[in-house]
Amino acid sequence: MQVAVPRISTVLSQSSFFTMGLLLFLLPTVAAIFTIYCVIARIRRSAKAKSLGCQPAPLFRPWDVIGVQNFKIEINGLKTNRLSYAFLDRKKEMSAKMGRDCKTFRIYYPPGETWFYTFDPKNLQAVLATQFQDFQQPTYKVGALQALLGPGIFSANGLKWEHSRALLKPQFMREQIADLGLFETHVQDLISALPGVAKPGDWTPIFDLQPLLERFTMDIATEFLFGESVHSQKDDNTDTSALVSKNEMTQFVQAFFAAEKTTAKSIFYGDLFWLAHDRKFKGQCKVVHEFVDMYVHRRLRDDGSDKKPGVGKYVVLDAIVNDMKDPHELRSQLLNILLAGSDTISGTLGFLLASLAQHPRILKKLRDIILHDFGSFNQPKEITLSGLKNCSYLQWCLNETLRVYPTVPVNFREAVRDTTLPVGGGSDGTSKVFIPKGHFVAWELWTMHSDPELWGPDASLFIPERWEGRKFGFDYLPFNAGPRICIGQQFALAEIAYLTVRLLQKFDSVDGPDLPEGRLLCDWKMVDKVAGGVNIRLRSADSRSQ
Ligand code: HEM
Repeated sequence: MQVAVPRISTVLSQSSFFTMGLLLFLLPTVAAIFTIYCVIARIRRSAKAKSLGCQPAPLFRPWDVIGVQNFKIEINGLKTNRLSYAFLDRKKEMSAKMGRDCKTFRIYYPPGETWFYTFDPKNLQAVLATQFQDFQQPTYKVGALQALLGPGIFSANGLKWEHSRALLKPQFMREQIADLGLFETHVQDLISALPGVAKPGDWTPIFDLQPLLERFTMDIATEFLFGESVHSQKDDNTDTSALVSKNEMTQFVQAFFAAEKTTAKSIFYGDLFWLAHDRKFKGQCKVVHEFVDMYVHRRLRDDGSDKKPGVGKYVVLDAIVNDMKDPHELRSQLLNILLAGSDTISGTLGFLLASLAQHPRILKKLRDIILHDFGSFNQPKEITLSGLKNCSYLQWCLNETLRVYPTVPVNFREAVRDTTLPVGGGSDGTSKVFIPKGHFVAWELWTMHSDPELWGPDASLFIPERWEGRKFGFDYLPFNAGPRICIGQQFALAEIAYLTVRLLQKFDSVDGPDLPEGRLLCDWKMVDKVAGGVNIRLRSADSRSQ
């Protein structure tokens, strides 16, 4: 008996026909359902916005419907180190279009998202402080950060963040950061690492100070966090009691800097952040994790024996080990702080020294005050935390650096529920703006800190004297504000002020013939740095004033 077996090609062609038919039916159906869903969501949002008394914020280039051009502007800005100018130009374009100073507007981004940009202190006060519960760190940013850092204060929301914050905030109180002795060894290492440190009256060659500043801040941060510095400023490590070899330290520093760069890039990819986390990156994270784990495991092993918090120098790991024993959690907390607290300081120091090189009058005034308050390099008066804080002109120079060159220039938050911003809606910009759940509110400080309405007609110039009698408000946010304000602010300002004092005691002139005139361009990574490097030379003070 013969059984009729259909030929395989016939079966396949019948099934492809069926699949094709199914697709032809499903695709338009899904598209239609999605469109109906969007329309209903839009109607609901409009109704809710109206009931809350909101008006739409103006829209930047409405014709760029899926935001491709907007995205291109930013990529181009990144490539040319003019991203901050791109934000400033957008605000100018919107102000010209609206016929008023337009501090809040919407922008489309691919694949069709709407973001809200605001440069208005009233809105930032709401996002960061008064309506803090309505906003969180964007989920994808948290995901992008966690590969390197693990969940910790910087890279978490909700209870995890609250727990980390409660644990870490006490580590940055006045008593913990008052020991400026931590900085001095590393200042000496920095001065030794300068090229051709000259005799009194001689100049160093022109060199890029930025990489040296990065190693300086890394050495301090690791000592403060782990109890042992990686001494990245030195070619060899003379400390024979160190837990790890010089080679391991160097590998760690290189892996950390490289992984930090990839992490910054991955944040730019948005929800697709994981695409940037390639094999090389994972290898770097492994090196970093294993390195920190050595300190954590040693501390857990030695718990209760030789070292106690508060005895000898202050070490964050020693202090937090009392409240947590999980090695992964300890590692995450330490890495979160290391990331938040090393490059931010080196970037700011770079902008400060480059600005002093551009402004000899300010440099001379600052140096005279430093010599008066703190003595000379070889015969210094005691440098204390309160001495640094009370040196007004020094503080004004730091404030002005962070105003003109905020090292964390862009920030954003995701709305966790439907909410509003207090101003920016309607043609005159005075109405509330509706922010639907899941949407992003972003701000860029370079632009807000240059606003003539907030800072006067000379807002783009570096003038420390403008700080005389001026108080901090929501128009100045280099450290953010509200419950998630930077916990390392005082530590950072102390470290920057200390190094500035010691360098200006040692050198009486800072010259940057290769630096551009006017406002410096910024190289955007995780934090801003001077584009092209801090190319300066220093003149060693004569022996009487050293
Ligand atoms: C000039 C130096 C610094 C600047 C400009 C700076 C700026 C900032 C900014 C803008 C934020 C908010 C980030 C956000 O909300 O997304 C932040 C958060 C943070 N900073 Fe800093 N920072 C500096 C130095 C430091 C230092 C030295 C440390 C610690 C050693 C540190 C630790 C932190 C931590 C842990 C957070 C997260 C706080 C939280 O989310 O609760 N920062 N910093």
